[in-house]
Amino acid sequence: MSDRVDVVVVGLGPGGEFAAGALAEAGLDVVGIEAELVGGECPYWGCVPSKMMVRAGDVLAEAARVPVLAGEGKAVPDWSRVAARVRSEATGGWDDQAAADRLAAKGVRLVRERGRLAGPRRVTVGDRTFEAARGVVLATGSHPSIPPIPGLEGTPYWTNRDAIETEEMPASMLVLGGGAIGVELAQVFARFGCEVTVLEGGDRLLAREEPEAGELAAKALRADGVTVRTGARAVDIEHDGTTFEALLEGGLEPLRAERLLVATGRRADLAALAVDTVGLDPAAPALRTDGQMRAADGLWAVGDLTGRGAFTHVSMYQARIAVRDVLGSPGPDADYRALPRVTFTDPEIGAVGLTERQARDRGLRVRTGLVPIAASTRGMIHGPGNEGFVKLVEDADRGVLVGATSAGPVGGEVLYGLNVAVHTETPTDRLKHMIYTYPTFHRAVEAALHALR
Ligand SMILES: Cc1cc2nc3c(=O)[nH]c(=O)nc-3n(C[C@H](O)[C@H](O)[C@H](O)COP(=O)(O)OP(=O)(O)OC[C@H]3O[C@@H](n4cnc5c(N)ncnc54)[C@H](O)[C@@H]3O)c2cc1C
Ligand SMILES: NC(=O)c1ccc[n+]([C@@H]2O[C@H](COP(=O)([O-])OP(=O)(O)OC[C@H]3O[C@@H](n4cnc5c(N)ncnc54)[C@H](O)[C@@H]3O)[C@@H](O)[C@H]2O)c1
Repeated sequence: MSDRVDVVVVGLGPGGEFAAGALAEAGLDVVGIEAELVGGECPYWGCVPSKMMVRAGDVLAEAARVPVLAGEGKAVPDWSRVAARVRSEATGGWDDQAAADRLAAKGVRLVRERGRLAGPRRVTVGDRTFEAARGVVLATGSHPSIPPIPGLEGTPYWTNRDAIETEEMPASMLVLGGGAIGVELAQVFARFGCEVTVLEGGDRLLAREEPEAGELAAKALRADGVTVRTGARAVDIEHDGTTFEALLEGGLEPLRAERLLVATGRRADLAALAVDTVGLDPAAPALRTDGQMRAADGLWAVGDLTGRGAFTHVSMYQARIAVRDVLGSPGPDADYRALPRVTFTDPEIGAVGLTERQARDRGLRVRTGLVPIAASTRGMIHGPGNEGFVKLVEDADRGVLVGATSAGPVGGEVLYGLNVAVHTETPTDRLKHMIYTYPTFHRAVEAALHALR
């Protein structure tokens, strides 16, 4: 393999895999460097298997609604079915051969090693150095951020990887962190009979979202039997060989559980990439880029390590821009005004753009409209499981939506129209005079538009 190439892509998660494939298909000589599995966190320990687990938990919850809606019915949870599906259908036994072959078919030359920068347009892998005439794309993602709680290090705590790979449903689990990973997995595990406690240091779950979203998530988790403790921090963790014990701030009753899942955020490791060799700060929390995803001359960065939202869709969106820029075609800058995200709890919590607080903090004159799903015709028809709401955040001076939340059954799908509205800045007056299908969940958007105050 020649050490002089057009482009080196370091990290082949969703962003890197897309960028490497697209650049090779455009005719460039591309080397892709991957330390673990081609595809990254999302298909093996993230989005895909976790959503397969969520789907299984949702089916159980729906079965529990049968007696109210449709007669008799009883589902008996069996985790082995879920674990088998995660192993065979989601991850292929954590084997990336199919993904590697797909990349090779596009012309990418795969190097299975850990890479790091060695100056402008140079990447070192073991004792080899690649020189990239066009440049380097960094797409090395993020890894779990483990809090410095005394006693935690050295215990067999779980991260998302262990939770996704587990073949056994633990009897009890303590979840540190009430963000997206914490709430999604807490609900799934609880629905499969695990006694779950979520310990969130902040004053609510899903802190990045509207307060109403955090309240809804807490209510939903509690309805599934999860103990939710907000404003609670562990000050010491012990493990005696079988059980974890967490001592809490304020001398509260210690918590015990068979498993401890640490879900307290993720971080990028810029020092390991030797970004200092191109004049960038290795201690920075994220690699800042311009709108064309350029981090330095001949260096592009995409995905979690850019700190613009740890989501697969962000990584792939940025990768598309970087590919275009590497190929020298002009195009618009990355635009995060309408960044969508969905927390796949039941009910699903979709959101786009700014929360009300963020909009007010930017000095906007804000109007909001909030409508509960249960009060809508479709919510009434749906019956049990109809919790949720649509909340709109309007920049009142410009008469456009700058943010929205759609929580409820299929809240993530209802989000689509709101995503378009925020992205295109369609005037709320025009949105009000649109025809909304009856009786859908998204008709709550029309009601929320009329409720804007
Ligand atoms: C449990 C869980 C559930 C999630 N659910 C969702 C969801 O539903 N929707 C969503 O949008 N997002 C979800 N995410 C987030 C999503 O997985 C990430 O945002 C996405 O994977 C980031 O993609 P990326 O391209 O930045 O790289 P990553 O997927 O992080 O992959 C980076 C790759 O780079 C490799 N690498 C790192 N350093 C080096 C190096 N020095 N040399 C060579 N290779 C290296 C790694 O081995 C890895 O394969 C979830 C995450 C988790 C943990
Ligand atoms: N559905 C999705 O799209 C999805 C699902 C899972 C993960 N993700 C992505 O992965 C990222 C990481 O997820 P995450 O849930 O680990 O992080 P997060 O940043 O979303 O949430 C972490 C939570 O842990 C809390 N915390 C931090 N230290 C703590 C401590 N010592 N004790 C108690 N609580 C503590 C924080 O206050 C925060 O609420 C998310 O930000 C998201 O972008 C997305």
